[in-house]
Amino acid sequence: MHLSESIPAPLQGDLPAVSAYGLQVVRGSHTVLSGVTFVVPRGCIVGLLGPSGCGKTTLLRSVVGVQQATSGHVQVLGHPAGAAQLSTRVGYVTQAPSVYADLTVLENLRYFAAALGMRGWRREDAVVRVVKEVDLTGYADQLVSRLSGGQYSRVSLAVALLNKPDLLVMDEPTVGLDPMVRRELWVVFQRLAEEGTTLLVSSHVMDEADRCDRLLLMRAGRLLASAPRSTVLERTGCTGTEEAFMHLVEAAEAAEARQRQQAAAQALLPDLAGLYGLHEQGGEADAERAAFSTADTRL
Ligand SMILES: Nc1ncnc2c1ncn2[C@@H]1O[C@H](COP(=O)(O)OP(=O)(O)OP(=O)(O)O)[C@@H](O)[C@H]1O
Repeated sequence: MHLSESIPAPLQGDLPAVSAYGLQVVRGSHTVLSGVTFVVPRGCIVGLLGPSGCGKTTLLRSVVGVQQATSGHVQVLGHPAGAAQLSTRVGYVTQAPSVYADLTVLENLRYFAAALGMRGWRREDAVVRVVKEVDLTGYADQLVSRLSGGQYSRVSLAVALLNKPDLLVMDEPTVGLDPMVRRELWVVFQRLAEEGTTLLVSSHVMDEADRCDRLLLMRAGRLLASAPRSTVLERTGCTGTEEAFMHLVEAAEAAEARQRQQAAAQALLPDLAGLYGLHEQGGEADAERAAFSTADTRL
């Protein structure tokens, strides 16, 4: 069972924030993503949820353009993922801390703003704006090493907001934070979405899905669902996202078991055909094999 809405043809001027088609990523000998297809409409919060190791980071890296796809493609705001035109339009908050603990909040922000090419009043305006956006005004002169986990996360978020990105991609931004702090961060995310930013947020905490407009539910490198949260609940007949996820996992496992059984049954046919000397190539042999198979079933 896979819940996926039909992908609408993008209207002129109404391009989705992200559209991925048939994305496959192989790292080493491991197929990390397979057949991943989805659309993220503009201005919504999309939760990418799934267990640890299912491929969330790899998917986000593909959207940001730092992970090369083996096949398929990802378009972001109308451009191929990673295109130069997107460098100021996509913000990425990685899982690993990306700010300097021995600098203050303001020093960090000024440093990253300068690295983005901002100078003078433009840089100061951006720094003041993002400090307000992440509710860190009272902590601007604090060393980052003295901040709490939630405040630390907000500094990383503030860096990603310096360019006023249209799309903000966040990799487990609330991991390791207590429920109260997580709730406060989600207030910031919701405010950003209300102001028009599209948010793609990964998490393995299912209750965070309740705060998202749309869900990408992932398991073992494949999407189980790509739809509005309400549709996921409605189509699975579940009342909560965790229950819906489990329902989809069970349906996927049942489908895989059926496929394995069919494949095992198919694999038997050539052996039986060999046994009866029915290995000739071509339509006649195939027809005979089919007849044999039918006869065998009747027995
Ligand atoms: N460089 C690599 N070479 C081979 N396999 C890799 C590489 N990097 C990651 N993987 C594998 O790809 C799979 C998906 O990793 P990924 O980090 O995308 O998962 P995740 O869902 O983000 O996990 P987590 O929630 O723990 O961060 C994992 O099984 C991981 O071991």
